[in-house]
Amino acid sequence: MNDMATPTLTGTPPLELQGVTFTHRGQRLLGPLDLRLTGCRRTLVMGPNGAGKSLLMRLAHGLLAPSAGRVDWQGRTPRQAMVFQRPVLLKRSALANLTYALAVNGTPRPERRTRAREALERFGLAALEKRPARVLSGGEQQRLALARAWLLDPEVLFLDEPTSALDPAAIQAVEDAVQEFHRRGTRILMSSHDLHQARRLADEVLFLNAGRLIEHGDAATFFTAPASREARAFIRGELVL
Ligand SMILES: Nc1ncnc2c1ncn2[C@@H]1O[C@H](COP(=O)(O)OP(=O)(O)OP(=O)(O)O)[C@@H](O)[C@H]1O
Repeated sequence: MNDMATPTLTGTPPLELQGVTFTHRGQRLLGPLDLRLTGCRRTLVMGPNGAGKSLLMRLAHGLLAPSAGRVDWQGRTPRQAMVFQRPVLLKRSALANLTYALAVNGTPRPERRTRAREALERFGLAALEKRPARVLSGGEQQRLALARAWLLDPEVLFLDEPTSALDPAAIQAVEDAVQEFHRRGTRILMSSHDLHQARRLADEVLFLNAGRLIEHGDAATFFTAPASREARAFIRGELVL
């Protein structure tokens, strides 16, 4: 399942959610939820459509504010990046998308092109550097989003269903990239519908259903002996109601 040892030493601060809920127009969509993530593990967020996976990721990353409860990085807020199902790219060339991200994060101008080109090379995009980012294929756009995240050297990387619109070769490229981030010591929090993908990547699983965190545990245990009826049904591929 996981052929790579998980690095255990990390300076990345723990992420703690305490009593987090997200309510919209009087309807509670998520929580209350308590959660603590440490180390630089690969945590897969799983659950059926509408379970609250995206909400959880957005709350943890700070894109949404909880309606109640606290999202707390204990110690300091780490460098973070997020990769979405549909990459958000500027109407510029692939290279310019990366040099822009470096400019925003304060990289001195003389270094930007060199570093951006290294990242394009790493993600197999070197030949496409002049191409407008928005005409790249879905898989290429996702690799560009990953290259941009790579340049920001995140301590925590959020990926929200990054492969759900991709073909198998592009999925493989994204999974390889996730593993590279992991080897670099980045904590990964990634949502996915795909059980096979979760088996390939996960150290631990968060299983959500109807806005509730039903299970949080080691991937091996989750896949072989899930504790809840909902997770058992999900793993068997049944409809979870
Ligand atoms: N910003 C928002 N405002 C209001 N409702 C929202 C918001 N974001 C999500 N929702 C609703 O909250 C519920 C959970 O949504 P979420 O996108 O987190 O589910 P998900 O588990 O990621 O689902 P999927 O697998 O379909 O992507 C859904 O019913 C959705 O319509």
